[in-house]
Amino acid sequence: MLKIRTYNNISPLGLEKFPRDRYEVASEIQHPDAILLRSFDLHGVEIPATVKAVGRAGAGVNNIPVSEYTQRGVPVFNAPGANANAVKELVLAGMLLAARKICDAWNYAKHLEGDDDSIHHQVEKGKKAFVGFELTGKTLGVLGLGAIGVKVANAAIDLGMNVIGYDPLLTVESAWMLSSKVARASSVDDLISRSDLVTLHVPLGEQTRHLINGPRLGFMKKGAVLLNFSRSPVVDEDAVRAALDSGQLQTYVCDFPGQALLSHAKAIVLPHLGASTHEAEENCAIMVAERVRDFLENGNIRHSVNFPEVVMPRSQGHRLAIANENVPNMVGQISSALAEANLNIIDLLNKSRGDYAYTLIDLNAAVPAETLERIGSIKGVLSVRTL
Ligand SMILES: NC(=O)C1=CN([C@@H]2O[C@H](COP(=O)(O)OP(=O)(O)OC[C@H]3O[C@@H](n4cnc5c(N)ncnc54)[C@H](O)[C@@H]3O)[C@@H](O)[C@H]2O)C=CC1
Ligand SMILES: O=C(O)C(=O)COP(=O)(O)O
Repeated sequence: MLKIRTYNNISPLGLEKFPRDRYEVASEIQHPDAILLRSFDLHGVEIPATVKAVGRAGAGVNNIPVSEYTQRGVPVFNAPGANANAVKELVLAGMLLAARKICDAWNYAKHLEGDDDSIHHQVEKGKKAFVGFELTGKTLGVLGLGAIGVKVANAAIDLGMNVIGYDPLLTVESAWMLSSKVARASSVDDLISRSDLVTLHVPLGEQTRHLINGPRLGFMKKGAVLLNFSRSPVVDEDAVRAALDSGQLQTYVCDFPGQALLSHAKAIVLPHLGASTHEAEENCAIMVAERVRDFLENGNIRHSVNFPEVVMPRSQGHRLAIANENVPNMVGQISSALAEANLNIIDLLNKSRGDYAYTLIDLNAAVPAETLERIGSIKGVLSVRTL
């Protein structure tokens, strides 16, 4: 039996991908083969040596100590793009909430008192406090043109907005999906200084922490709107608060509640709802469960954030899966160990990604325990499994 430990609520449609005659899936398993989670913070959590894979049913992996797991030869999988439409729709809602002052107006209407005639009178007088602006014709700056950023940019074009984007690491795949009407900004500063609304769609990492800071908020147009559906530390929240107080920013819309801005009158703070649609929860759970299962059963790696894409069709042979450091002579040493055990290689695939590599080898016979041990003890081998 293979064991999957879940953290967070994972859609049953994803969990169904693990047949119960071969898998045990639960939140209380002691020595799991794999972990499935959403936003649960795994930093500081000791995971047992039995864990061979971690699956994030979502996009961001900043809640997972990825480099620690990489050094143990444990791939971390995510579900690229599977919740992008859900986030896009909430970003569009966020732009409209800010542009039309909907939260304040709704709150005002909810607290009206008196009979209908009186309410009508109050509304016609009071509504001037909620005059907003239209999105059509305004400039939206999209920082980060990945799965979500591309969808937001294209949808904004459809709303008649001018859209500019910046992504120094834009992939060919994203470039193909992006509307040709989206203009290219030359830098973060260029983008934010030209935009009426700025929306952030970058992952949280050392390069993007406080990407939007005090000086940059100063470059923004006065009265601009900032939307953060990325992660809270991508902005310096104290600087955002100061920019709201001074009127430099009209509104800050974000998906991550925190003390600094939770109750600020000009902040619209949502409880991390970007991916909370039935569709996105199902898409993410199904995608990541399929990837984790394929890895556990066949050693194939797709959609990992720390190891290369390695997919080799199953032959009749006995499969060996090895994660190793990307240093010279790894495959040489592994094949020598196999040759000494008189094993014949039917098929082999080795790929690297940065400092790490992964190798699948199909052999004509089962690998003896001592050969496995020998391969496992080669300097630079991080993990080895027979499948
Ligand atoms: N609010 C929510 O519920 C959700 C939030 N997210 C957040 O959104 C982030 C992005 O998600 P996806 O678009 O699916 O990821 P993605 O990986 O498809 O796109 C991220 C893009 O950011 C770009 N990028 C990286 N560093 C950059 C920089 N310094 N400047 C500009 N661009 C940069 C990358 O090149 C990539 O194109 C996630 O990492 C997560 O933090 C994702 C899903 C749901
Ligand atoms: O996919 C992401 O990065 C998200 O932020 C969604 O988080 P969640 O799965 O809703 O806890």
